[in-house]
Amino acid sequence: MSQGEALYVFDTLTRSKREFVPATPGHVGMYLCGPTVYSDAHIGHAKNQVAFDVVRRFLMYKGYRVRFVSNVTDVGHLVDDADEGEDKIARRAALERLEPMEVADKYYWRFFDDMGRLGVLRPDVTPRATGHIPEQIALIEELIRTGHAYEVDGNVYFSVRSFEPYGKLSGRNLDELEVGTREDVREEKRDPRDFALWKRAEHGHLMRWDSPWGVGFPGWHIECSAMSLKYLGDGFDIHAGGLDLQFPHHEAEIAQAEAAGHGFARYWLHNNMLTIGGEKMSKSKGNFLTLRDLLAEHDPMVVRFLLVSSHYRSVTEFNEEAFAAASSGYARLRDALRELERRLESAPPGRHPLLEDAVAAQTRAFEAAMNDDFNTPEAIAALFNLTREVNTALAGEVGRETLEAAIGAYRRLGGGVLGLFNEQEAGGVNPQLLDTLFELVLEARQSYRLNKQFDKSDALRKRLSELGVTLEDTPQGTRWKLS
Ligand SMILES: Nc1ncnc2c1ncn2[C@@H]1O[C@H](COP(=O)(O)OP(=O)(O)OP(=O)(O)O)[C@@H](O)[C@H]1O
Ligand SMILES: [Zn+2]
Repeated sequence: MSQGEALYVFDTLTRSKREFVPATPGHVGMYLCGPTVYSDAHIGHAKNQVAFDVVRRFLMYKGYRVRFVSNVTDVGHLVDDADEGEDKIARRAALERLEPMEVADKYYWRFFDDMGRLGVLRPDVTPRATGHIPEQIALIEELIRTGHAYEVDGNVYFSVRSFEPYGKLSGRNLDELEVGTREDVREEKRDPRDFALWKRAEHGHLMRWDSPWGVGFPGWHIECSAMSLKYLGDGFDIHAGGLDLQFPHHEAEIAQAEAAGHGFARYWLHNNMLTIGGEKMSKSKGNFLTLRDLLAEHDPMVVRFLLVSSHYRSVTEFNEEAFAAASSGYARLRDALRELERRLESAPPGRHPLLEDAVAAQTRAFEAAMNDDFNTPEAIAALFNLTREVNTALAGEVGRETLEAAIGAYRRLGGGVLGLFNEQEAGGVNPQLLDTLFELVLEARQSYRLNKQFDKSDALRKRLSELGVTLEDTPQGTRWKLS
């Protein structure tokens, strides 16, 4: 099957837009660094998840068979992101008086539930670090055997000096790299820039496994090299993650895999950050809003629309205005789609050439935007252009075939690719059910009016208006609208 027009992606490794050509025609292997599951996801995590969900969905739209692997870190991610400090999960376990694995499981499910409400597809494989200790040990052994790692007193370090390309992803030169580790560790490492592959478990450390170097636990970076290679094979196509992970995490992933003789990712995709007041939203900084809290009050599809309205490589500033703009922008598209679907119920057969031309032209514009490094703002602009044409056409009569073509475009592009219009999966109410329920309400109002019970019909209208629903009497009958 052909994948249509060429797709260009911005590859961080070469700092250029490159034509995307998968290693195996028709198939794509993609790995995304997933969450460390020690607390609820915030909207920054959602930007990351939605960005690569859209990438995955567009690849599927183009006809690729995609294997999407995204890990869950449940051990080894230490508080200061380097080789020091407590394990994030263990610290939380002590705080919540839970077993570390209870913490991991709790936030694991909550993470995927939250993302599911945003319409993010589940990974095909979700490997957990604690479930892949033997694979990580095997990779560390390969690195020791090939002279790229060394053990000191139960700790194993990667020797960055032994891997000449170290720094190629982040464009850092080894000599410029900051040397800022604690005294005792510095003495143990041959080079202060070396990073831990395996750490000795000190007394009281809850998460511990036997290894050739004694009882300990893996460093944070090694899981992603071991698990991506296991499920996607050497030289897999796409590695994705947040820009904040480029260094040291992704640099380390490349070093661990390539130094052991494995081909690693062929394209590197990084999303930029979601900010609040100009600063990266982050658990560590405490300036975050959990997705759970946000979704308790807002339509998940509006949140998703807000996230896809900016390019994945752009910063997304989260504030009231952005939210209000997303809310009205999304409503414009959704209302047009609803109206098309409503009209389809009673439309006569027939075509509307002008609208069909617009559907074709805006589909091409949408695809061209997405083929240019997943330019979602441009793709959404194409949907707005389509919506303008739809609204103009709907002022007159539009035949069934054309309505179906237009609905198909919204569903395939906005729905299938951008993941919008998915009220049901997103945890909202099925719009068809809502329509039927409203028919019942409107029938009740109609019968009040026929029986001259105007106080009751007025009270009903008032109650609806308090719920944000306005009624409109049109020549086709009474319609409802969410304000
Ligand atoms: N503000 C943000 N905007 C976009 N992506 C983000 C943001 N914060 C985290 N991410 C991405 O989410 C993914 C999972 O992050 P991870 O669980 O490692 O975060 P964390 O270190 O626990 O939290 P934080 O960075 O908030 O302190 C990573 O790919 C990361 O780049
Ligand atoms: Zn990773």
